[in-house]
Amino acid sequence: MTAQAPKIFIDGEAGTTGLGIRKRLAPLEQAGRLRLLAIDPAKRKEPAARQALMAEADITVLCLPDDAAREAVALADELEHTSHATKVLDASTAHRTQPGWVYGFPELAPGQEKLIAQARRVANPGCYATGAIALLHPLVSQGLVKADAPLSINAVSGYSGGGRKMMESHAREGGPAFMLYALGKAHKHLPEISLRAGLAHPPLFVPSVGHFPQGMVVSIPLHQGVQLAPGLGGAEVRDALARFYNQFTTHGVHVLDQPQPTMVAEGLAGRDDMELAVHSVPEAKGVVLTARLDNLGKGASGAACRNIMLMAGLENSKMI
Ligand SMILES: NC(=O)C1=CN([C@@H]2O[C@H](COP(=O)(O)OP(=O)(O)OC[C@H]3O[C@@H](n4cnc5c(N)ncnc54)[C@H](OP(=O)(O)O)[C@@H]3O)[C@@H](O)[C@H]2O)C=CC1
Ligand SMILES: CC(=O)N[C@@H](CCC(=O)OP(=O)(O)O)C(=O)O
Repeated sequence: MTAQAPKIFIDGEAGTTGLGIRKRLAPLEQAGRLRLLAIDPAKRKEPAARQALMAEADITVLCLPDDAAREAVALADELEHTSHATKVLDASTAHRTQPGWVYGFPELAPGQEKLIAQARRVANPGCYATGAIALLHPLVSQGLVKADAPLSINAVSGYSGGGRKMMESHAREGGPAFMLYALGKAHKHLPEISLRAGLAHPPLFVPSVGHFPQGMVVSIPLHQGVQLAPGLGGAEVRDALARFYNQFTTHGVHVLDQPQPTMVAEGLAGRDDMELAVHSVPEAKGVVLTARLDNLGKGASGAACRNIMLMAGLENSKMI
């Protein structure tokens, strides 16, 4: 890393996630704390032009579809061990379970921030995975949920989750009010959720998209004696989550004391933090866990900016 303001190149800067990162970093650029390198729009898909900017950058941020992200990493890898080497933060799904990559979820464990700060290759978490892992990982690692328990995860996302194309189609044609998708398919988030939450088997995952731009709720039902040990109720589960996240001094995960029985999916739109809640259902001898976030905030660009700050060695500047 150079002594001057770190230089950041966002490959895919014109897309939904790239624009969100640029917007968040703009005040820091104005303050002279970092420099954003921009590509000639006419060359934004040309490998040579992209690699030339990577060679100038301290950190390259990939906001691309998976295949383009793999191609970009190959371009960055060619620069490794030269004076033009660049750190890489990838917002796509391509490297989230890949050995050699650090998982860019600072609240995964004490020490994760340091790993992110020191890494040359960091994978930014997926939006649904962020909610699911934030709920499950602390409970599995503390033994409240068994790693081999059968799990179902329901989730709804705003349509910006589908990137520029889905946003344009909702803006143009209206789009459905609510739609389940990827039914009967192995969704791309499953390997990431299983690995990072410490699950022995992939969960059943039921994603959906609603006719609202930004926001997300991930919900997971747990039954006593099935996923939860017999006798464990909402209070114990909530305390276990709170205990886990209290380990972190600066973090973007809040465990609610008294959650409301209703939850609007867009409630945290525009924010870069996440709310976790545990809803007791004694009549059914179970609990429902919920994670609420902005799919473009803590689920993408907000999380990416936190990782950029760590990777650039800049102090966390109230982005989360
Ligand atoms: N939207 C979300 O909620 C989240 C997205 N992500 C991830 O972030 C990544 C980007 O997603 P998102 O921003 O939503 O997608 P968008 O479709 O909005 O943006 C992708 C951008 O990449 C550009 N692009 C495509 N191929 C290339 C290439 N070969 N070289 C350079 N640029 C290219 C696209 O240009 P063009 O449109 O002209 O093809 C577009 O500007 C994805 O991998 C996604 O999984 C992560 C978390 C949440
Ligand atoms: C509504 C919608 O289509 N959502 C996308 C997920 C958003 C995304 O790009 O996935 P990551 O968060 O893993 O990057 C999907 O299910 O494929």
